[in-house]
Amino acid sequence: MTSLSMPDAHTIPDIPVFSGPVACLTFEAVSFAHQGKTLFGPCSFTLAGPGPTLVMGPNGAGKSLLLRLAHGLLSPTQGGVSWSSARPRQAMVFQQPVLLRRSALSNLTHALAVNKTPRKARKPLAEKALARFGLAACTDTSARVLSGGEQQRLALARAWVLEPEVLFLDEPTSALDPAAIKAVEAAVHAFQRQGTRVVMTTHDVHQAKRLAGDVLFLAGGHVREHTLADTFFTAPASKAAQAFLAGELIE
Ligand SMILES: Nc1ncnc2c1ncn2[C@@H]1O[C@H](COP(=O)(O)OP(=O)(O)OP(=O)(O)O)[C@@H](O)[C@H]1O
Repeated sequence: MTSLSMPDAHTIPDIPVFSGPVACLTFEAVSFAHQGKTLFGPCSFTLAGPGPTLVMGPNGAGKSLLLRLAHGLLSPTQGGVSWSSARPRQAMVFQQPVLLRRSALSNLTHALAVNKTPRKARKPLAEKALARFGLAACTDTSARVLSGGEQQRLALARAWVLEPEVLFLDEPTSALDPAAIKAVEAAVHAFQRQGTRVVMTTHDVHQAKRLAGDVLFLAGGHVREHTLADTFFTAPASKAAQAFLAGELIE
């Protein structure tokens, strides 16, 4: 499958810069335990800035748990997750995209049908999203035979048509080559630009530097610091983050 290029979000003229409020997320003393063992928290923080928020930390730090708790896939054992407005529209994209055994177009029209979008509007919206994500040539191709990078773009296009107010991305680029990573990062910028709150995990410090507005740094199931990206990368406050950024092996 040929690799298709995606227009850089910064050069797409029809995405207006969003200036309204972005959905604000609060964790209030949230903890999550499984079989009597606390795996996450207790943690309290608020995501109120423009983001994107990059969630970083070593393996097993609790990054995916944080995303799943925020998205409502897991319920806190204690504490509460709340939003500034009534529960906002949310989407989540995983490291391995979960796609239907259908054409690329049908993956999007199905999502729109579930979303109760009027039937007539579904195909035009889906085609527009496929074009935006550089997948127009794959419209009728089965999602299962697309390359890894194309599948990830399809997952992002599916999120895009649902116009989420919040988008969670769990290591969306860890299995992709540089061109595909660039396309995903352009998509992150595009979501950000249209006012979506983006919360994303990554192991890639360089990627976090390219994307982050703020950083949530986790270690051992706890949020060790939450700071603006510039501060985090130049003067991390916690010893754990200092060691992590220095490339030391921490748990
Ligand atoms: N459903 C579960 N049942 C039991 N333990 C779990 C479950 N989900 C996560 N864990 C444990 O919780 C801890 C945090 O997991 P999590 O997947 O959030 O880490 P992570 O920071 O995303 O790690 P990685 O960078 O390796 O993806 C790990 O020790 C993991 O084994």
